[in-house]
Amino acid sequence: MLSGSPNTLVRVQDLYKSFVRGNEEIQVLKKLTLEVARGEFLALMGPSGSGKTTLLNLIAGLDQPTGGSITVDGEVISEMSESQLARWRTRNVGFVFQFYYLLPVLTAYENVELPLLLLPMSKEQRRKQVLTALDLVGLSSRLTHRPGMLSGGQQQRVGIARAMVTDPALIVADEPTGDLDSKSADEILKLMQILCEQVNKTIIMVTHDPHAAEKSQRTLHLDKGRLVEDDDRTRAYMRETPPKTNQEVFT
Ligand SMILES: Nc1ncnc2c1ncn2[C@@H]1O[C@H](COP(=O)(O)OP(=O)(O)OP(=O)(O)O)[C@@H](O)[C@H]1O
Repeated sequence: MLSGSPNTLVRVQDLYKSFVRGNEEIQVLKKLTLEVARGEFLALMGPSGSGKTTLLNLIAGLDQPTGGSITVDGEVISEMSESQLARWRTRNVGFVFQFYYLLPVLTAYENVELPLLLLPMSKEQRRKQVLTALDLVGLSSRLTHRPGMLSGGQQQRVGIARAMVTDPALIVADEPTGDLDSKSADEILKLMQILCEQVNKTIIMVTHDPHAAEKSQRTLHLDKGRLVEDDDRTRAYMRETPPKTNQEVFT
C-alpha cells in the first residue's frame, strides 16, 4: 500500500511491462509498486535481466508501461503521448550513463550546454547555468577541455553536470561507476550523495556493485521483474523524512 506522502517524488503503482519477441511475449516487470522520496538517493540492484534498466527507463519516461501507473512530481507520465513525454523529459529528468556519452569534439562547457539548447532561455542565463553546474561538480577549471583530455572520473563529472544543468527534480543513472576505478567511483558516488543532501536532487541508480549501492540511502532488489525486498528502511525513510520542497539551484 502506498503512503501518498507529500514527500514522494516518484510513485509507481502496479506496474507491468512486457516485450514481444517473435511470437513470444516476455513479461519483464510484474505488478511492481514503489515510491521514491524527494531528495532520496536510491539504488536498484538485481541479477542481469531482472528488469532494472527497464524500470529505470519507464520512470525516466523513455518507454511506456504495459499496465499500471507512474507519477513523477504529480504528473502521471504513464498517460502521456510520446511527444508529451519527450517534452517532459527535457525539463524534468537528467541522465547519467556508464560510458558518459559526451561528444568528443565539444568542450566540457559545450557538452554541458547541450540540453539547454532545447529550452527557451537567454544566452546569458544559459551561461550562468552551465558555469554553476560545472562548478557543482568541481570542474570550473576544465571548461575548455575536450573529453579526450579528461580522466574517466572527470568525464563522468561532466556527464553529471550535463544531467544537472536543466535543474531536473529527478536524475537517473545506469551503472554510473561501472567504467571507473574504485577511487574515481567513490568520488562520483560522493558527488551524487551531495547532490541529494545539499541540493535536494532525487537520484535513482542502477548498479551491480554492492559497494556503490551501500553509498545510497536505500537499495531495492529486483528479481525476475519483482521487488524482492522493500525493507524496513524504506518505510522508516518515508515516515521520518520531513517534507521537502523543490530547491532551485539555478536562479
Ligand atoms: N526492447 C526490448 N525488447 C525485447 N526485450 C527486451 C527489451 N528491453 C529489455 N528486454 C528484455 O527484458 C529483460 C530485462 O532487461 P533489463 O535490461 O531491464 O534487465 P537488467 O536487470 O537491467 O539487466 P542487466 O543487469 O544485464 O543490464 C531481459 O530479458 C531483456 O532481454
